[in-house]
Amino acid sequence: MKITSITTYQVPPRWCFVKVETDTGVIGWGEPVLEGRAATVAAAVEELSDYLIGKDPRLIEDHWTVMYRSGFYRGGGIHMSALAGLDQALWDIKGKALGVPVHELLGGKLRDSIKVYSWIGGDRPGETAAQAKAAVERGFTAVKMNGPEELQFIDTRDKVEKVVHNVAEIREAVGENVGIGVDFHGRVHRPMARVLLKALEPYNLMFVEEPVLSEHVDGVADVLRNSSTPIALGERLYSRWDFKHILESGVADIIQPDLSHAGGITEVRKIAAMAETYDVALAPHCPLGPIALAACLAVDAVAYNAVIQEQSLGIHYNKSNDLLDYVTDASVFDYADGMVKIPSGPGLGVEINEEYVKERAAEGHRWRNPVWRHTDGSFAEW
Ligand SMILES: O=C(O)[C@@H](O)[C@H](O)[C@H](O)CO
Ligand SMILES: [Mg+2]
Repeated sequence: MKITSITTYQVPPRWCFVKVETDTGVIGWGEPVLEGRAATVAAAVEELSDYLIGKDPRLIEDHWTVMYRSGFYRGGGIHMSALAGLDQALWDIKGKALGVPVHELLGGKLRDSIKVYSWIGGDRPGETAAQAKAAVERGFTAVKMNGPEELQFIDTRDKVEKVVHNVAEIREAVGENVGIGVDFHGRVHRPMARVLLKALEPYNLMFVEEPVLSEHVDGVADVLRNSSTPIALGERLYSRWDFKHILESGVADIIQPDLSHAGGITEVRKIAAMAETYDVALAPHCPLGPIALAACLAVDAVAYNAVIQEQSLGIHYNKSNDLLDYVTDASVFDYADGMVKIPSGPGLGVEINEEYVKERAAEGHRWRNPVWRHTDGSFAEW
């Protein structure tokens, strides 16, 4: 079996798919993307293709190792996202060629389904309590929202009160048993992270995400460890080596590697195993498309510590396209009672609607992160 061609498709809303073809007719799909850098990742996929074309797609561990190590310069979001998408496609090919789901190849599933959460409120909190209620009515048992808007190193109490008020309203609307995740989105610096974590403690959050940027967690390690609120982070970490320090530091209760940013199934499975040895849970990050979600579910299926799955149904940036638009059979993601079933089809289990992918790729996208500013005119983290 040989890889004959590798093609990328940049599709709305802000995604990139890769199709890997073989001489046997078996095709694999992956999702190599870093939001806002889709074209750059596609270029990295093209560079890596020079090595992969002509190779046997089934030798995934060897290809991963060569693609990771042979470049001399390694790691980082662009390289690891390109590698991630290709890795997903290779697993998809192997599963399809053998007629079994990827989780079967990873040792067999240890769960049938996993809890999912719904995004509420978009990036700027508004009527989030009503949205939380609506999500619960649709069957979700957990929701996630963005926390504070732009927040300076030292900021005023009204900003804190606004977040607390918002969370209090949501808790009131959904009751004690619905999980509420609050994503600080790297917008918060050390002094205000302390203040906010303390102020939010009474609301028994499911987790606070990226309380500060991962590179700064050392500065608040004592606060994070002493807060009763679980701490989730990792969407901007790209490899085992990036996660190593976080796990050793003991600040994370839940890690959130992204199957499309952190080297794919091969790497995230290993990251999950590292986390298990620290008694740290896994909640793969996935505001992305159907292939990325399927890759997440393949790892969730076999990772004992997987606790909840992000998914992009209803996510606000996806106005121009939806998770299910690109698959031929939308029932592949079987949602019920706030859970999604682990897909059982061969490979990643999703059938991609290639004609539709081509149609939308012809249109493409130029999705970029918004640029926010503080009232003094300086840049504010989005
Ligand atoms: O947890 C999430 O899904 C968000 O932090 C997104 O990853 C971020 O807005 C970049 O797309
Ligand atoms: Mg996040």
